[in-house]
Amino acid sequence: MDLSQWKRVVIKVGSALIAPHRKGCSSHYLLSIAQFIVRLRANGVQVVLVSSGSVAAGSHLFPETENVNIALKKAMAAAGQTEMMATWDRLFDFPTAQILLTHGDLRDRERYVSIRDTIFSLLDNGVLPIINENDTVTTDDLKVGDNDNLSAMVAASADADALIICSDVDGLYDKNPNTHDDAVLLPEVTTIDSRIFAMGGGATSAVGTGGMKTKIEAAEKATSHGIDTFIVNGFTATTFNTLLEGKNPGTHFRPYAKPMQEHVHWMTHTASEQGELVVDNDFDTTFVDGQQLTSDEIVEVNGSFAVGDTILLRKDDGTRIAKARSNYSSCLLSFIADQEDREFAGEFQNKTGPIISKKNIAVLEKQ
Ligand SMILES: Nc1ncnc2c1ncn2[C@@H]1O[C@H](COP(=O)(O)OP(=O)(O)O)[C@@H](O)[C@H]1O
Ligand SMILES: N[C@@H](CCC(=O)OP(=O)(O)O)C(=O)O
Repeated sequence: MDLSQWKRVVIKVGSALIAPHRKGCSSHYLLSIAQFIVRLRANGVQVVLVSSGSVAAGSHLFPETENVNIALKKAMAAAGQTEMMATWDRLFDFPTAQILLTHGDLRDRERYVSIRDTIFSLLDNGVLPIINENDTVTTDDLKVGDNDNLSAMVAASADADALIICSDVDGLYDKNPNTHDDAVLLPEVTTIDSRIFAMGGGATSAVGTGGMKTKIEAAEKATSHGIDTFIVNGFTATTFNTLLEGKNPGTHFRPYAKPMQEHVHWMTHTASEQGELVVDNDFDTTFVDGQQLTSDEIVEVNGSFAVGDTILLRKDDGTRIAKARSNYSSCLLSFIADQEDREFAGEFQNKTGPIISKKNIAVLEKQ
Protein backbone atom coordinates (compact mmCIF):
# COMPACT_ATOMS: atom_id res chain seq x y z
CA MET A 1 0.00 0.00 0.00
CA ASP A 2 1.63 3.19 -1.21
CA LEU A 3 -0.33 6.34 -0.40
CA SER A 4 2.07 8.53 -2.35
CA GLN A 5 0.82 6.80 -5.52
CA TRP A 6 -2.81 7.69 -4.88
CA LYS A 7 -4.17 10.45 -7.11
CA ARG A 8 -7.87 9.88 -6.55
CA VAL A 9 -9.72 8.17 -3.72
CA VAL A 10 -13.38 7.32 -3.14
CA ILE A 11 -14.48 7.17 0.51
CA LYS A 12 -17.79 5.49 1.34
CA VAL A 13 -19.43 6.28 4.69
CA GLY A 14 -22.16 3.99 6.10
CA SER A 15 -25.44 5.11 7.74
CA ALA A 16 -24.39 4.14 11.27
CA LEU A 17 -21.63 6.77 11.13
CA ILE A 18 -23.96 9.54 9.89
CA ALA A 19 -26.89 9.02 12.25
CA PRO A 20 -25.73 6.60 14.94
CA HIS A 21 -28.81 7.05 17.13
CA ARG A 22 -31.37 7.79 14.40
CA LYS A 23 -31.94 11.19 15.99
CA GLY A 24 -30.80 13.19 13.01
CA CYS A 25 -27.22 13.64 11.81
CA SER A 26 -24.34 13.68 14.21
CA SER A 27 -20.89 15.00 13.34
CA HIS A 28 -19.39 12.85 16.14
CA TYR A 29 -17.86 10.21 13.83
CA LEU A 30 -17.76 12.41 10.75
CA LEU A 31 -15.14 14.76 12.23
CA SER A 32 -12.26 12.30 11.91
CA ILE A 33 -13.38 11.30 8.40
CA ALA A 34 -13.55 14.97 7.43
CA GLN A 35 -10.05 15.55 8.85
CA PHE A 36 -8.82 12.56 6.83
CA ILE A 37 -10.34 14.07 3.66
CA VAL A 38 -8.70 17.43 4.43
CA ARG A 39 -5.30 15.75 4.95
CA LEU A 40 -5.61 13.74 1.73
CA ARG A 41 -6.51 16.84 -0.25
CA ALA A 42 -3.60 18.72 1.32
CA ASN A 43 -1.36 15.91 0.02
CA GLY A 44 -2.73 16.46 -3.50
CA VAL A 45 -5.13 13.52 -3.52
CA GLN A 46 -8.54 14.12 -5.11
CA VAL A 47 -11.39 12.81 -2.97
CA VAL A 48 -14.94 11.74 -3.83
CA LEU A 49 -17.29 11.00 -0.94
CA VAL A 50 -20.14 8.49 -1.20
CA SER A 51 -22.35 9.09 1.80
CA SER A 52 -25.21 6.89 2.98
CA GLY A 53 -27.48 7.94 5.80
CA SER A 54 -30.29 10.02 4.33
CA VAL A 55 -32.97 7.59 5.56
CA ALA A 56 -31.31 7.20 8.97
CA ALA A 57 -30.87 10.99 9.25
CA GLY A 58 -34.44 11.80 8.23
CA SER A 59 -36.28 9.13 10.18
CA HIS A 60 -36.57 11.21 13.38
CA LEU A 61 -38.75 13.72 11.52
CA PHE A 62 -41.49 11.12 11.02
CA PRO A 63 -43.33 9.86 14.11
CA GLU A 64 -44.49 6.63 12.40
CA THR A 65 -42.11 3.89 13.51
CA GLU A 66 -44.32 0.86 12.76
CA ASN A 67 -45.26 0.02 9.16
CA VAL A 68 -42.59 2.19 7.54
CA ASN A 69 -43.59 1.73 3.91
CA ILE A 70 -41.55 2.62 0.83
CA ALA A 71 -43.19 6.02 0.37
CA LEU A 72 -42.35 6.94 3.96
CA LYS A 73 -38.74 5.75 3.54
CA LYS A 74 -38.43 7.91 0.45
CA ALA A 75 -39.78 10.88 2.41
CA MET A 76 -37.19 10.19 5.14
CA ALA A 77 -34.49 10.08 2.47
CA ALA A 78 -35.62 13.37 0.94
CA ALA A 79 -35.66 15.14 4.30
CA GLY A 80 -32.53 13.44 5.64
CA GLN A 81 -30.48 14.18 2.54
CA THR A 82 -30.52 17.96 3.10
CA GLU A 83 -29.62 17.49 6.77
CA MET A 84 -26.79 15.16 5.84
CA MET A 85 -25.41 17.50 3.17
CA ALA A 86 -25.60 20.45 5.57
CA THR A 87 -23.69 18.44 8.21
CA TRP A 88 -20.91 17.48 5.78
CA ASP A 89 -20.75 20.99 4.33
CA ARG A 90 -20.23 22.52 7.79
CA LEU A 91 -17.17 20.32 8.33
CA PHE A 92 -15.23 21.71 5.36
CA ASP A 93 -13.94 25.13 4.40
CA PHE A 94 -14.00 24.24 0.70
CA PRO A 95 -17.13 23.80 -1.44
CA THR A 96 -19.07 20.55 -1.64
CA ALA A 97 -21.47 19.35 -4.36
CA GLN A 98 -24.36 16.94 -4.17
CA ILE A 99 -24.78 14.22 -6.81
CA LEU A 100 -27.78 11.89 -6.56
CA LEU A 101 -27.71 8.86 -8.85
CA THR A 102 -29.69 5.74 -9.70
CA HIS A 103 -28.62 2.60 -11.49
CA GLY A 104 -30.72 3.87 -14.41
CA ASP A 105 -28.16 6.70 -14.77
CA LEU A 106 -25.06 4.55 -14.41
CA ARG A 107 -26.11 1.77 -16.80
CA ASP A 108 -26.77 4.23 -19.60
CA ARG A 109 -23.41 4.80 -21.27
CA GLU A 110 -24.08 8.44 -22.22
CA ARG A 111 -25.28 9.37 -18.75
CA TYR A 112 -22.40 7.39 -17.20
CA VAL A 113 -19.88 9.41 -19.22
CA SER A 114 -21.69 12.61 -18.30
CA ILE A 115 -21.53 11.72 -14.57
CA ARG A 116 -17.82 10.96 -14.93
CA ASP A 117 -17.17 14.30 -16.66
CA THR A 118 -19.05 16.15 -13.93
CA ILE A 119 -17.05 14.41 -11.19
CA PHE A 120 -13.79 15.34 -12.93
CA SER A 121 -14.89 18.97 -13.40
CA LEU A 122 -15.75 19.25 -9.70
CA LEU A 123 -12.45 17.68 -8.63
CA ASP A 124 -10.41 19.83 -10.99
CA ASN A 125 -12.01 22.90 -9.41
CA GLY A 126 -11.41 21.86 -5.83
CA VAL A 127 -15.04 20.92 -5.08
CA LEU A 128 -15.76 17.79 -3.02
CA PRO A 129 -18.43 15.64 -4.74
CA ILE A 130 -20.76 13.99 -2.22
CA ILE A 131 -22.74 11.17 -3.84
CA ASN A 132 -25.74 9.13 -2.71
CA GLU A 133 -28.40 7.05 -4.43
CA ASN A 134 -31.40 9.16 -5.44
CA ASP A 135 -33.68 7.19 -3.13
CA THR A 136 -36.81 9.27 -3.73
CA VAL A 137 -37.00 8.45 -7.45
CA THR A 138 -35.74 4.87 -7.52
CA THR A 139 -37.85 1.86 -8.37
CA ASP A 140 -36.84 -1.80 -8.04
CA ASP A 141 -35.77 -1.74 -11.65
CA LEU A 142 -33.77 1.49 -11.43
CA LYS A 143 -31.91 1.22 -8.14
CA VAL A 144 -28.44 0.02 -7.23
CA GLY A 145 -29.97 -0.68 -3.80
CA ASP A 146 -26.87 -0.27 -1.63
CA ASN A 147 -24.13 2.31 -1.47
CA ASP A 148 -21.31 -0.26 -1.33
CA ASN A 149 -21.93 -1.29 -4.93
CA LEU A 150 -22.72 2.33 -5.82
CA SER A 151 -19.35 3.45 -4.41
CA ALA A 152 -17.53 0.81 -6.48
CA MET A 153 -19.31 1.96 -9.64
CA VAL A 154 -18.40 5.55 -8.78
CA ALA A 155 -14.78 4.55 -8.07
CA ALA A 156 -14.59 2.86 -11.47
CA SER A 157 -16.15 5.84 -13.24
CA ALA A 158 -13.77 8.25 -11.47
CA ASP A 159 -10.83 5.96 -12.26
CA ALA A 160 -9.89 6.00 -8.57
CA ASP A 161 -6.74 4.42 -7.16
CA ALA A 162 -8.40 3.42 -3.90
CA LEU A 163 -11.86 2.78 -2.47
CA ILE A 164 -12.18 3.07 1.31
CA ILE A 165 -15.43 1.69 2.74
CA CYS A 166 -15.96 3.05 6.27
CA SER A 167 -18.28 0.81 8.25
CA ASP A 168 -19.16 -0.11 11.84
CA VAL A 169 -16.78 -3.10 12.07
CA ASP A 170 -13.00 -3.41 11.69
CA GLY A 171 -13.20 -5.15 8.31
CA LEU A 172 -14.17 -8.52 6.87
CA TYR A 173 -14.18 -11.35 9.40
CA ASP A 174 -14.44 -15.05 8.57
CA LYS A 175 -17.98 -14.82 10.00
CA ASN A 176 -20.17 -12.03 11.35
CA PRO A 177 -18.39 -10.69 14.49
CA ASN A 178 -21.68 -9.34 15.85
CA THR A 179 -23.10 -12.85 16.11
CA HIS A 180 -19.90 -14.96 16.55
CA ASP A 181 -17.45 -14.27 19.39
CA ASP A 182 -14.76 -16.38 17.69
CA ALA A 183 -14.83 -14.46 14.39
CA VAL A 184 -11.37 -13.67 13.01
CA LEU A 185 -10.47 -10.53 11.02
CA LEU A 186 -8.96 -11.04 7.55
CA PRO A 187 -6.31 -8.34 7.06
CA GLU A 188 -5.79 -9.12 3.40
CA VAL A 189 -7.76 -10.72 0.58
CA THR A 190 -5.92 -11.45 -2.65
CA THR A 191 -8.65 -13.35 -4.50
CA ILE A 192 -12.38 -12.84 -4.08
CA ASP A 193 -13.86 -16.30 -4.55
CA SER A 194 -16.89 -18.24 -3.31
CA ARG A 195 -15.09 -18.89 0.01
CA ILE A 196 -14.86 -15.12 0.63
CA PHE A 197 -18.46 -14.54 -0.46
CA ALA A 198 -19.60 -17.26 1.94
CA MET A 199 -18.14 -15.25 4.86
CA GLY A 200 -20.18 -12.11 4.16
CA GLY A 201 -23.53 -11.97 5.89
CA GLY A 202 -26.20 -9.27 5.83
CA ALA A 203 -26.51 -6.16 8.01
CA THR A 204 -27.37 -6.59 11.69
CA SER A 205 -27.73 -2.90 12.61
CA ALA A 206 -31.05 -1.07 12.31
CA VAL A 207 -29.68 1.36 9.73
CA GLY A 208 -27.25 -0.60 7.51
CA THR A 209 -28.13 -2.03 4.07
CA GLY A 210 -26.45 -5.08 2.60
CA GLY A 211 -23.93 -5.88 5.35
CA MET A 212 -20.64 -7.51 4.27
CA LYS A 213 -22.19 -9.25 1.26
CA THR A 214 -22.53 -5.98 -0.68
CA LYS A 215 -19.08 -4.82 0.49
CA ILE A 216 -17.49 -7.94 -0.98
CA GLU A 217 -19.44 -7.37 -4.21
CA ALA A 218 -18.13 -3.80 -4.21
CA ALA A 219 -14.58 -5.01 -3.61
CA GLU A 220 -14.88 -7.39 -6.57
CA LYS A 221 -16.10 -4.58 -8.83
CA ALA A 222 -13.37 -2.19 -7.69
CA THR A 223 -10.41 -4.59 -7.62
CA SER A 224 -11.21 -5.84 -11.13
CA HIS A 225 -10.80 -2.20 -12.20
CA GLY A 226 -7.37 -2.12 -10.54
CA ILE A 227 -8.57 -0.24 -7.45
CA ASP A 228 -7.11 -1.00 -4.00
CA THR A 229 -10.12 -1.56 -1.75
CA PHE A 230 -10.33 -1.29 2.05
CA ILE A 231 -13.06 -2.02 4.55
CA VAL A 232 -12.29 -0.10 7.73
CA ASN A 233 -13.92 0.89 11.00
CA GLY A 234 -15.17 4.47 10.73
CA PHE A 235 -15.99 4.68 14.46
CA THR A 236 -12.35 4.98 15.50
CA ALA A 237 -10.19 7.99 14.64
CA THR A 238 -7.04 5.81 14.71
CA THR A 239 -8.27 4.11 11.50
CA PHE A 240 -7.57 7.26 9.53
CA ASN A 241 -4.19 7.98 11.14
CA THR A 242 -3.16 4.42 10.30
CA LEU A 243 -4.24 4.90 6.68
CA LEU A 244 -2.27 8.17 6.51
CA GLU A 245 0.79 6.28 7.76
CA GLY A 246 0.39 4.01 4.74
CA LYS A 247 -0.77 1.06 6.81
CA ASN A 248 -3.90 -1.05 6.55
CA PRO A 249 -6.22 -0.73 9.58
CA GLY A 250 -8.85 -3.21 8.36
CA THR A 251 -9.24 -5.53 5.38
CA HIS A 252 -7.31 -4.78 2.22
CA PHE A 253 -8.55 -6.33 -1.03
CA ARG A 254 -5.69 -6.39 -3.51
CA PRO A 255 -6.42 -5.14 -7.04
CA TYR A 256 -6.25 -7.45 -10.06
CA ALA A 257 -2.76 -7.55 -11.55
CA LYS A 258 -4.41 -7.20 -14.97
CA PRO A 259 -7.46 -4.92 -14.58
CA MET A 260 -10.28 -5.10 -17.13
CA GLN A 261 -10.43 -2.55 -19.91
CA GLU A 262 -12.66 0.39 -18.97
CA HIS A 263 -15.65 -0.31 -21.24
CA VAL A 264 -15.48 -4.07 -20.60
CA HIS A 265 -15.55 -3.33 -16.87
CA TRP A 266 -18.54 -1.02 -17.29
CA MET A 267 -20.40 -3.63 -19.32
CA THR A 268 -19.61 -6.41 -16.82
CA HIS A 269 -20.19 -4.57 -13.57
CA THR A 270 -22.41 -1.55 -14.21
CA ALA A 271 -24.52 -2.01 -17.33
CA SER A 272 -27.49 -4.34 -17.12
CA GLU A 273 -28.74 -6.23 -20.14
CA GLN A 274 -31.77 -4.91 -22.01
CA GLY A 275 -32.36 -8.20 -23.83
CA GLU A 276 -30.67 -11.44 -24.80
CA LEU A 277 -29.53 -13.49 -27.74
CA VAL A 278 -29.76 -17.25 -27.35
CA VAL A 279 -27.20 -19.05 -29.51
CA ASP A 280 -26.47 -22.68 -30.47
CA ASN A 281 -25.00 -24.84 -27.71
CA ASP A 282 -21.89 -25.51 -29.83
CA PHE A 283 -21.19 -21.79 -30.37
CA ASP A 284 -17.45 -21.11 -29.94
CA THR A 285 -17.24 -18.76 -26.94
CA THR A 286 -13.59 -17.75 -27.29
CA PHE A 287 -14.21 -14.89 -29.75
CA VAL A 288 -10.71 -15.31 -31.18
CA ASP A 289 -9.35 -14.66 -34.69
CA GLY A 290 -12.04 -12.14 -35.60
CA GLN A 291 -14.71 -14.85 -35.28
CA GLN A 292 -18.13 -13.24 -35.43
CA LEU A 293 -21.60 -14.12 -34.31
CA THR A 294 -23.83 -14.70 -37.34
CA SER A 295 -27.60 -14.75 -37.57
CA ASP A 296 -27.33 -18.50 -38.40
CA GLU A 297 -26.23 -19.16 -34.82
CA ILE A 298 -29.07 -17.22 -33.21
CA VAL A 299 -31.77 -19.48 -31.80
CA GLU A 300 -33.87 -16.77 -30.15
CA VAL A 301 -33.98 -12.99 -29.66
CA ASN A 302 -35.51 -12.04 -26.30
CA GLY A 303 -36.53 -8.61 -25.05
CA SER A 304 -36.70 -5.28 -26.77
CA PHE A 305 -33.41 -3.45 -27.30
CA ALA A 306 -32.05 -0.69 -29.49
CA VAL A 307 -28.72 -0.25 -31.28
CA GLY A 308 -26.07 0.42 -28.62
CA ASP A 309 -27.90 -1.34 -25.79
CA THR A 310 -26.13 -3.96 -23.70
CA ILE A 311 -27.39 -7.50 -24.30
CA LEU A 312 -26.65 -10.89 -22.79
CA LEU A 313 -25.40 -13.68 -25.01
CA ARG A 314 -26.32 -17.08 -23.69
CA LYS A 315 -26.37 -20.63 -24.93
CA ASP A 316 -29.57 -22.58 -25.46
CA ASP A 317 -28.66 -24.65 -22.38
CA GLY A 318 -28.70 -21.47 -20.22
CA THR A 319 -24.91 -20.89 -19.99
CA ARG A 320 -24.18 -17.15 -19.78
CA ILE A 321 -21.43 -16.40 -22.32
CA ALA A 322 -20.92 -12.66 -22.52
CA LYS A 323 -22.39 -9.20 -22.28
CA ALA A 324 -22.04 -7.14 -25.42
CA ARG A 325 -23.09 -3.92 -27.10
CA SER A 326 -25.57 -4.74 -29.84
CA ASN A 327 -25.05 -3.13 -33.22
CA TYR A 328 -28.57 -4.21 -34.20
CA SER A 329 -31.97 -3.56 -32.69
CA SER A 330 -33.98 -6.55 -31.43
CA CYS A 331 -36.48 -5.99 -34.30
CA LEU A 332 -33.81 -6.16 -36.98
CA LEU A 333 -32.14 -9.18 -35.39
CA SER A 334 -35.44 -11.06 -35.17
CA PHE A 335 -36.06 -10.21 -38.80
CA ILE A 336 -32.76 -11.61 -40.09
CA ALA A 337 -32.72 -14.58 -37.72
CA ASP A 338 -36.22 -15.55 -38.97
CA GLN A 339 -35.29 -15.41 -42.67
CA GLU A 340 -35.69 -18.78 -44.33
CA ASP A 341 -33.45 -17.60 -47.15
CA ARG A 342 -30.11 -17.90 -45.28
CA GLU A 343 -28.21 -16.46 -48.22
CA PHE A 344 -30.23 -13.25 -47.96
CA ALA A 345 -29.62 -13.16 -44.18
CA GLY A 346 -25.88 -13.67 -44.71
CA GLU A 347 -25.67 -10.94 -47.35
CA PHE A 348 -27.72 -8.58 -45.20
CA GLN A 349 -25.35 -9.07 -42.32
CA ASN A 350 -22.28 -8.67 -44.53
CA LYS A 351 -23.57 -5.32 -45.69
CA THR A 352 -24.77 -4.10 -42.30
CA GLY A 353 -21.72 -5.19 -40.32
CA PRO A 354 -21.16 -7.40 -37.28
CA ILE A 355 -23.98 -8.03 -34.82
CA ILE A 356 -21.51 -7.43 -31.99
CA SER A 357 -17.99 -6.04 -32.37
CA LYS A 358 -15.09 -7.75 -30.64
CA LYS A 359 -14.05 -4.59 -28.75
CA ASN A 360 -17.50 -4.40 -27.16
CA ILE A 361 -17.72 -7.92 -25.77
CA ALA A 362 -17.24 -8.68 -22.07
CA VAL A 363 -16.79 -12.42 -21.70
CA LEU A 364 -18.34 -13.56 -18.43
CA GLU A 365 -15.75 -15.58 -16.58
CA LYS A 366 -18.09 -17.51 -14.28
CA GLN A 367 -19.94 -19.50 -16.90
N1 LIG B 1 -18.13 -11.66 7.82
C1 LIG B 1 -18.49 -10.47 8.32
N2 LIG B 1 -17.55 -9.60 8.77
C2 LIG B 1 -17.89 -8.39 9.26
N3 LIG B 1 -19.17 -7.93 9.35
C3 LIG B 1 -20.16 -8.74 8.90
C4 LIG B 1 -19.86 -10.05 8.37
N4 LIG B 1 -21.03 -10.61 7.97
C5 LIG B 1 -22.00 -9.73 8.24
N5 LIG B 1 -21.50 -8.59 8.80
C6 LIG B 1 -22.32 -7.43 9.20
O1 LIG B 1 -22.08 -6.35 8.32
C7 LIG B 1 -22.29 -5.15 9.06
C8 LIG B 1 -21.75 -3.96 8.28
O2 LIG B 1 -22.57 -3.71 7.19
P1 LIG B 1 -23.76 -2.62 7.24
O3 LIG B 1 -24.58 -2.81 8.47
O4 LIG B 1 -24.46 -2.65 5.93
O5 LIG B 1 -22.94 -1.30 7.47
P2 LIG B 1 -22.77 0.05 6.65
O6 LIG B 1 -23.90 0.93 7.11
O7 LIG B 1 -21.43 0.53 7.09
O8 LIG B 1 -22.85 -0.26 5.19
C9 LIG B 1 -21.61 -5.46 10.37
O9 LIG B 1 -22.04 -4.61 11.40
C10 LIG B 1 -22.00 -6.91 10.61
O10 LIG B 1 -23.17 -7.00 11.36
N1 LIG C 1 -29.12 5.54 0.10
C1 LIG C 1 -29.38 5.09 1.46
C2 LIG C 1 -28.24 4.26 2.01
C3 LIG C 1 -28.20 2.84 1.50
C4 LIG C 1 -27.02 2.07 2.08
O1 LIG C 1 -26.38 1.30 1.37
O2 LIG C 1 -26.76 2.27 3.39
P1 LIG C 1 -25.42 1.70 4.15
O3 LIG C 1 -25.48 0.20 4.19
O4 LIG C 1 -25.47 2.31 5.50
O5 LIG C 1 -24.24 2.16 3.35
C5 LIG C 1 -29.52 6.30 2.38
O6 LIG C 1 -28.96 7.35 2.10
O7 LIG C 1 -30.17 6.14 3.43
